[in-house]
This record gives sequence, C-alpha cells and structure tokens, in this order.
Amino acid sequence: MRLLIDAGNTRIKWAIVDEQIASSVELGQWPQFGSVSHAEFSSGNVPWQGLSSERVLVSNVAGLALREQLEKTFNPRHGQVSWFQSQAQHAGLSNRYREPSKLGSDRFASAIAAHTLFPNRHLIVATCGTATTIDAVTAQGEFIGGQIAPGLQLMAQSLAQNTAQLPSVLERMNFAVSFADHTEAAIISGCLAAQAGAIERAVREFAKQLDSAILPLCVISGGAAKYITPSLVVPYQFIDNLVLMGLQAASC
Ligand SMILES: Nc1ncnc2c1ncn2[C@@H]1O[C@H](COP(=O)(O)OP(=O)(O)O)[C@@H](O)[C@H]1O
Ligand SMILES: CC(C)(COP(=O)(O)O)[C@@H](O)C(=O)NCCC(=O)O
Ligand SMILES: [K+]
Repeated sequence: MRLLIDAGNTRIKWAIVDEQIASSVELGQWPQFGSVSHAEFSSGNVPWQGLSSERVLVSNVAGLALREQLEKTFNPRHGQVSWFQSQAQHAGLSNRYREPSKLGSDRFASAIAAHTLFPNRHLIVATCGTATTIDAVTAQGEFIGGQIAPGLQLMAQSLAQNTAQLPSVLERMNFAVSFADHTEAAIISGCLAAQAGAIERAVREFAKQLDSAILPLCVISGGAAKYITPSLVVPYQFIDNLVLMGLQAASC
C-alpha cells in the first residue's frame, strides 16, 4: 500500500494505492481517497491517521509550517516518507525549467500525469487551484515551462477586498456572459473570462510555437476547474486529482 498526499495552498488531497487490488494499480483507481481543508487538518482531521502503508509520497507547495504539521501525522505504520521534488528528468518527463527543482512539485506531478495519460499529444496542463498554473508539455515528454496566475477565487476575492463597491461572489461562480448587465455577473464573467482566456491563449500560442495546425489538448484539473471548463472553447479533458495521479505514476 502507498499513501499519496498532495498538499496545495487551499486543500490537502490524499489517496491510497493498494497493489493487492489489480484495478488499483491503474492511475486514479484508488480504493480510498479524499481531501481536507487546511483548517480541518489543523483542527485534527487527519484522514490517514488509522491507515497502514508501506510508503508515503508527499507533494507539498504550502510551505514549511504545513510540512512540519504533516510530518507530525506520520508514524512507523505509514512506512518510509518521501517528499516529491521537481527534477531535471523523472518518470518519462524532462524539465526545461531554468532551475528544475524550483518548479512547483504539484506542477511537475501534474505534467507527469498528463503525459502518462496522453503520451502522444502535445498538452497544455492547467491546474486551477489557489493559483492557476498553465504549462506546456510536448508529446515527447518535455516540460517546456508555463504561467502562474491568481486562481479564480483569489481573483474574485481581491476585487472584493480592494474596491469600495464590489461584493464577494465566491459562492456564485456558476454563470458567465460576455457583457453582463449587473455587478455580480460582471465580476463573475470577468474572472471566468480571464481564467478561460489565459488557458485558451496558451493553447493557441503553443500550437503556434509547434507550428502545428492541430491544437494541443488542454488537460485541466483543480478545485476551480468545474467553474472554468464551461467557458472553454478549446478541446479539453477534465481530470480530477491530476497531482495525485502524477505522484502515483512517479512512484511505480
Ligand atoms: N469545497 C471547496 N473548498 C475549497 N475550495 C473549493 C471547494 N470547491 C471548489 N473550490 C475551489 O477550488 C480551489 C482550490 O482548489 P484545489 O485544487 O484544492 O487548490 P490547491 O491545490 O491550491 O489547494 C479554491 O480556490 C476554490 O476556487
Ligand atoms: C504556483 C503554485 C503556488 C501553485 O500552488 P497551488 O495553486 O496548487 O496551491 C505552486 O506550484 C508553487 O509554489 N510553485 C513554485 C514556483 C514555480 O512553480 O515556479
Ligand atoms: K494550481
């Protein structure tokens, strides 16, 4: 049994891979998985507390304090704990980041998962979490580089916090129109257009760089993806828990 953990800046996602269950070795076919917010985790909700495993693989982009908190939750029954880091070459992917280890481990894991799932396609990998990251991966398994933007919720929140008259719209990210006729719809539509627009622009730009008439496939994941995908007008595949799948592929 392997325990996989993806600690992002909003939520901690986890999954168990059980090699005894044949179907469990397929990417994402986990017998148990879930997520907790940082607040839930800090107040003692540790989903893997009672579990036994042979090893643990963690991707953490949420800082040292969370790493220390995570460390305290592991005991000998969890087995050897490894902290996943981006490297120059790993699991079929080469990493063109200037300093490969500086690339967010969640971005590297997502790229590994996307390339494993779609090995013959040029890809734009968009992970829509606290931040929205948009990365280019070639069909040959080269991580070219990418973009980091505020995530959907951060974007909307910063408008509400830094303006006198704009309300918080966090709970209502469910519709977008091109030219809204009231404030709430205007904020939602603006933020969704910025997110979807950035992704679409990356897809078209990558096609241009590749000199390809066929658009790369957009692989999209993350907690905010479900709000953004209805606005996308490029080919995409929504894959839940892409980072965990990357950790699974990287630790086979
Ligand atoms: N139940 C939820 N709790 C928290 N965030 C959610 C929830 N449902 C959707 N979201 C959206 O998902 C984002 C967090 O996505 P996630 O992929 O978990 O991020 P991260 O990897 O940065 O922790 C939030 O910013 C918010 O826009
Ligand atoms: C960009 C990120 C903050 C995204 O974090 P997330 O939205 O998944 O919580 C994370 O991948 C990160 O801290 N990256 C390090 C810098 C880099 O990738 O260049
Ligand atoms: K992200």
